Amino acid sequence: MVRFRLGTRGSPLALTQAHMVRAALADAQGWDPDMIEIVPIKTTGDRVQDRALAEIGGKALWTKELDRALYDREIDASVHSMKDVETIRPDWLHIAAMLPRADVRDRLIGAETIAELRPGAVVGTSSPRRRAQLLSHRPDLVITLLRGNVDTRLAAVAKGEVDATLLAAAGLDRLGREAGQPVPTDQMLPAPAQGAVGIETRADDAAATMLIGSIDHAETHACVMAERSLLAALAADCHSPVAALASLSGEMLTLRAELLAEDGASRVAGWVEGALGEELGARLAVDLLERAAPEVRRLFAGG
Ligand SMILES: NCc1[nH]cc(CCC(=O)O)c1CC(=O)O
Repeated sequence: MVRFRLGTRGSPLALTQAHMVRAALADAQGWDPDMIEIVPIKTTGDRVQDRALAEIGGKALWTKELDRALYDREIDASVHSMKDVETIRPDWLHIAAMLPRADVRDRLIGAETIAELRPGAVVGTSSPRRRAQLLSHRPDLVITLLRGNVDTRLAAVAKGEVDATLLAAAGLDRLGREAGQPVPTDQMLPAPAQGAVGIETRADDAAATMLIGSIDHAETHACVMAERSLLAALAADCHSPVAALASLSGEMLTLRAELLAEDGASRVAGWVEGALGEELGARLAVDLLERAAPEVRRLFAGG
């Protein structure tokens, strides 16, 4: 008998993450995993592969169809890569839990290090953050659009369509792909929420919210919410070259972030520290925007 329906995108990574949520929930509740049904739902983001996400409508393309299914009670919760979830979510939705975070770093496929890429190497990515960070280290690199799921992008390097690409270690690890070399976070600070899987419920569904709450990893949740609060304060969207990473030590949160110009020529970085529950994102946003060059500032806060 099905007791709970988990909605997910249908990509291999999304399905793997949904299975992780199912296993965690079954374990926490002492249920047979068969009591939890995984419901794959195709999103616009999965259908459109030939254009940059930023160009066709942004992160909502990953969630719109799942949100509708949740609203219409076809599913009881939806599983997301938190990195792909818009900063401003409708009030009727609630982020009920996050799984323990995976490796937050990006991995470079096609060379050992960024410094070792050949002069003028072609790097495929559709992420404005990765593009700007790569160009800030190596202005000679040629960045081309590369979308598609993890295996499509690995294949593009293997076939020589591009010299290199960057992929989140989290996705590679969850899919069991050992490709690539991790790039240290002091060289490439990850995207806000990278490596975190979140589960949303309807805010008015107390039963589902409590069930899902039983698998929440509080440290991941606090760090990702701090990173998302920075995005909110910056009014950043998926066009914005922004990186952020929070860490928790006892009750103290540290939030690091960097903003870049689209061509990576200008960059501003900073960090703040404070107690859990403090408005760290807002504080760091003010500091970064104050120090940012005009070409960076105009990309944020409606600038
Ligand atoms: N934007 C696509 C996306 N969304 C989440 C992940 C990987 C898993 C994660 O970061 O949680 C990826 C692929 C990538 O960036 O390599």
